[in-house]
Amino acid sequence: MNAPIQKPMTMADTDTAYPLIQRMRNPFWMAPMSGITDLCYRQLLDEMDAGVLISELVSAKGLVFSSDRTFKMIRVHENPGTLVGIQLFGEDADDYVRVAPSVQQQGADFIDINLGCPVKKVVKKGCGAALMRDPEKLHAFLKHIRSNIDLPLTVKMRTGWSHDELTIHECVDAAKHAGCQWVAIHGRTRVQGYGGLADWELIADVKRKTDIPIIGNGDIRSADRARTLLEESGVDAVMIGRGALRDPWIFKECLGTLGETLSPTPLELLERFHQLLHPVYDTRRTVLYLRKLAVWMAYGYPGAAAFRGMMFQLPAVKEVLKEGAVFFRGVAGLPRPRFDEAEAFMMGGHG
Ligand SMILES: Cc1cc2nc3c(=O)[nH]c(=O)nc-3n(C[C@H](O)[C@H](O)[C@H](O)COP(=O)(O)O)c2cc1C
Repeated sequence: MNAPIQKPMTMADTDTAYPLIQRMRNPFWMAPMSGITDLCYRQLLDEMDAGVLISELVSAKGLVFSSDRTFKMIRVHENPGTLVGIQLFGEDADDYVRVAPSVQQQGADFIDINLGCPVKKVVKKGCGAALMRDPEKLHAFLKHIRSNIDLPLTVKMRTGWSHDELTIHECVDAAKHAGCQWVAIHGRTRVQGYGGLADWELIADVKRKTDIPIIGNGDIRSADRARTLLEESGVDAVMIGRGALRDPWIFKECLGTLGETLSPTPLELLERFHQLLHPVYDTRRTVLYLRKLAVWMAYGYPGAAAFRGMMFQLPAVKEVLKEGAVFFRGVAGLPRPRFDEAEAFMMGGHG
């Protein structure tokens, strides 16, 4: 890659070169999650003060072929309180260029490219984490997209293909010189999948060696850990995925705005989620998404396993809300469940 020789950047240069990050609401972001961070969940998390919101991964090819289902995935809710990005994946740079105007028309603030997906079906086509194996090719790929779209471009990647192929420094450089606005790093390799722990030392090292904004991600399960990692690693923001599913209050707690009791309550959150889902999905999907949220929020409370078993038998919204009310009223006085970062929970995903 022909990186231009540069003089060291001052703080003012950095602000001019990376204006998008200046517009984040706060540095505690929701991570993109397929099947989860859809239009409705993003709005819910917007109301829970997540710093930046990113869609689940969406196929650029699917958008080119105008699949109705894929198009629905790029909708943006009205009057978002912060930046909303649409995450795309695909091996053909021209597909991104073709679909960028549609993404922009929906009201997205940026396009994020998934360079972290470890799933076989995705990497086999040369997308996701496979793009990290050749930083020069990655640079050309990103540069082509960057030069041909109007929306700001960001990327989310892993630390490399494997421990023997830790290409993160080169890939961050490629993203920087291609004109990306930030790089989010899930601190694991593709080969690692979701095993072991995210390497925050490496994320901190990347941050020290570059001036492009770096977002750290991996294994954050508590507000304390989020704040500590933000400070100690020096990253510009942290991204929380699985931890926020069981604890949607984590963003407010990170910001110091959560009081002694959970506000909104789990039941209020469930009801609000229903309000958001109802106009968007059919009953089957609405019930599915509601049950998932109920079960995540119940995790760690006594009786959660039985509640989960029961929830997945319930066919109707009314019953899900009614049983949710019974469960969450029953545990309302109990201490909030806490989780540690090594605990296995949802050990698979697209990034
Ligand atoms: C169910 C699931 C779906 C995911 N889908 C995506 C996705 O669509 N795009 C992406 O970049 N990362 C995806 N990821 C990865 C997360 O964004 C995040 O990088 C990873 O879960 C590590 O962060 P965490 O420990 O805070 O969950 C997914 C993860 C899970 C568990």
